[in-house]
Amino acid sequence: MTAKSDEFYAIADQLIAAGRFIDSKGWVPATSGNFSARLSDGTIAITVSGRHKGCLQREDIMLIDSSGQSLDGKKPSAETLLHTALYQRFPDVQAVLHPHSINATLAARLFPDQLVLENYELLKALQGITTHETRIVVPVFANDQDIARLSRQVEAYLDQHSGVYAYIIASHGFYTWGASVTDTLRHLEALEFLFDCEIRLHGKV
Ligand SMILES: CSC[C@@H](O)[C@@H](O)C(=O)COP(=O)(O)O
Ligand SMILES: [Zn+2]
Repeated sequence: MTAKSDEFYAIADQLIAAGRFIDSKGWVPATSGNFSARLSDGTIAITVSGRHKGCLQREDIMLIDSSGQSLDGKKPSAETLLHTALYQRFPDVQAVLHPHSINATLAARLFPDQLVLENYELLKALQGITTHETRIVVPVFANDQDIARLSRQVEAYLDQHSGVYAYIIASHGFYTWGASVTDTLRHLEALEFLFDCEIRLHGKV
């Protein structure tokens, strides 16, 4: 067992607040979604599996090592591997958020391979983007209950592409990441808005 540090509780409180906000938007219904943040020693604070992400308490945030093994006896998110893969790949990534919003869930019905976002002012909410005259691609992967296999697909894509801020899992949700919980929450909110724009533009709603 690893004792929880002040840093752990500070990060846990950020994830709890993020969950309250994300749930207020209806983006994590019925215990869906998972959140994590990396601590300075390389361990990761992550949501315990099966908890409602809108009413998280400190005991609903647990500690894992960089490979996803529980350090406190609790059961981490069923999708832990998708988080640890991002931390292993990107040294600057400090937080990963996964909502199940309606727009992300439906997006792949309209855009089965990828969603292209360009010429939107709100793209500037994404780290490093300074003009609306930008084009980013959000890849779409088929949903899969085998998270290791899904993670390998994501890995193969990220091996070949840079400037990726998020990916969608068809009929499931999306993953986004960033340099802090605050940055990642900004990415999440901006992407959700942009998915909504694209669905309204190209869909029948
Ligand atoms: C309640 S269905 C959603 C789950 O299957 C899963 O996709 C999810 O996002 C939450 O799983 P969890 O194990 O709580 O992190
Ligand atoms: Zn999920």
